[in-house]
Order: sequence, then structure tokens, then C-alpha cells
Amino acid sequence: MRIVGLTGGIASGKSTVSGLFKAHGVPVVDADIVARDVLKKGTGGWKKVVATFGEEILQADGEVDRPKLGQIVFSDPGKRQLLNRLLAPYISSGIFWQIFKLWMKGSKVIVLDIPLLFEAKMDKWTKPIIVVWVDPETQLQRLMARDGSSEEDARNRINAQMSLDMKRSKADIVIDNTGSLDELKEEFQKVLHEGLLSLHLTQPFQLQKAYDPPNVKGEMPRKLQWYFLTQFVHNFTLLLFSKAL
Ligand SMILES: CC(C)(COP(=O)(O)OP(=O)(O)OC[C@H]1O[C@@H](n2cnc3c(N)ncnc32)[C@H](O)[C@@H]1O)[C@@H](O)C(=O)NCCC(=O)NCCS
Ligand SMILES: Nc1ncnc2c1ncn2[C@@H]1O[C@H](COP(=O)(O)OP(=O)(O)OP(=O)(O)O)[C@@H](O)[C@H]1O
Repeated sequence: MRIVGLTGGIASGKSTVSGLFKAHGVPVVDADIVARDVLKKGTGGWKKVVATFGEEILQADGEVDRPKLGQIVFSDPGKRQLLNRLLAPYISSGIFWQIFKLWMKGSKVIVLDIPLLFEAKMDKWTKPIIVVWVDPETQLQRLMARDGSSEEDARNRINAQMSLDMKRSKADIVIDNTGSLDELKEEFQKVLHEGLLSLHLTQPFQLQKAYDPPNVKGEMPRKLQWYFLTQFVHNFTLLLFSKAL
């Protein structure tokens, strides 16, 4: 299975590009969604974060108040590193689990959409690496417009990540998202047909068929076996990652 790394800076347009991949039938694992799941009320990640940051980061319903925690960690690098360390094993194992499920479904090419691909040193697992780049001013404006955040908050979030120019220098393929959405779609088509092909990754028509092989009747017993196997692998990985940190 080929794992294409899709990264960039905050609000550089990763989700917009991953939406285009999905529209072409390529499955996407979204690390932000995994990171949200591992912080839901009652999960292991939630327990660790509440024990460390205190109950004042909770809403009345017991869920983490994400804007509040965001404000704490994006204005204090030490606290951000602490949060990263607490959640990293859960996020890594969640990502692994999603990829494993797609592999079982027979997917040949998937996209891993992850903002911290380089920072978390996960780039060694992905090839090619696509970086969605924008100039700093456009990034700031889009971030403030999308999140309704102040300039200070937006700058804090941008500065919490490796610079986009540095990420661009590490990319196999760069998508420049400074222009309009239509221009982005054109860039994306070029990447599909020229970029990925020049890396001998795959044929476009294979990309479209990269997921969901047709269902075969009477597969239930095998699926059950797979279910138990994957539960085992999931728990084992979680244990492994927890011990590694
Ligand atoms: C601090 C939290 C609660 C703020 O939540 P909020 O809903 O406001 O933001 P959201 O999770 O949607 O993230 C938005 C963007 O912020 C950036 N970002 C998130 N966490 C981090 C981080 N630890 N370091 C640098 N950038 C980050 C990413 O570009 C992400 O796409 C949340 O971001 C979080 O739990 N972060 C730690 C987990 C993590 O590292 N997530 C990144 C995915 S690997
Ligand atoms: N080419 C474009 N022209 C105008 N707006 C755009 C363009 N590309 C993306 N946007 C907008 O910019 C904002 C950020 O894009 P998006 O959410 O895709 O970024 P992201 O990299 O996934 O961000 P995050 O790291 O926070 O998940 C969104 O509101 C999106 O609609």
C-alpha cells in the first residue's frame, strides 16, 4: 500500500486538497479528526489531559473546551509540547489503525493528511510528500477569516509549526495555493496526472479504483476473523506506543 503524505501549515489548504483527493475516490486519513477522537470525553487521551491541565479546561458537559485549551497551548511552547507528548501515542495508534483498516479493505493508495508530518517525524512512512504552500500573508488572512480569530491568536498558531518554506524544501511535490480555488483545482489535476505519475506512483484510473473492492457474498466469517485480528493489533500498537514514550 502506498501512503501519500499531505501536509502544510495551518490553514494552507490541506483539507481543501484532501477533499479533492476524496472526490477522485482516494481514501484520506485525517490526523486532525483522529486527534479530535482521542480527546473525546472518557477516552485515555482525555483522562491524561484532564489530569495534567486540570478540570478548568472542561466545558459543563465534560468535553474538553478546545478553544480554551488551544489558547493555553498555543501561547506557551512548554505546555504545547506537554500536550503533544500526552496525545502522541493515542494519535499515532489511531492513525495506524485507520491505515490498517484501509489496507484490509484493499486500498492501494491512500492519503495521510497531517499538519505535523515533519514535526512528528512521520515523513519516513509516506512517499511522495505533498506540501500545500501559501505565502505567509494569505495564510494569516485565511486563518483569521476561517476561525474568526484575532491576529495575535492566528500568529501564535502559525508560529507553533515549522515554517511553510522549510516544509516546502522537504517536499516531493508542492501545491501552491496562493491563488483562487479554481487555480487550486488546476494545480491538483497537474499533480494527479504529472506529479504522481512522474514518481511512478500510479495511473490515474488506478487512483479512482483505489478503495472499496466489490463486496463478496458470504464473507462474514472471514470478516469476523479480521475483526479480532485488528482489535488485537490495535491494542498491541497502543501498548507499544505508550511504552515508547
Ligand atoms: C489544542 C487543541 C485542543 C485546539 O483545538 P482546535 O479545535 O482549536 O484546533 P484543531 O484541533 O482543529 O487544529 C487546527 C490546526 O491547528 C494546528 N495544530 C493542532 N495542534 C497542534 C500542535 N500541537 N502543534 C502545532 N499545530 C497544531 C494544526 O494545523 C491543525 O490543523 C487541538 O489542536 C489539539 O488537541 N492539539 C494537539 C493534538 C495535535 O497535535 N493535533 C494535530 C494533528 S496531528
Ligand atoms: N485557494 C483558496 N482560495 C480561497 N480560500 C481558500 C483556498 N484554499 C483554501 N481556502 C480557505 O482557507 C481556509 C483554510 O483552508 P483549509 O481548511 O483547507 O486549510 P488546512 O490546511 O486544512 O487547515 P488546518 O491545518 O487548520 O486543518 C478555509 O476556510 C478554506 O475554505
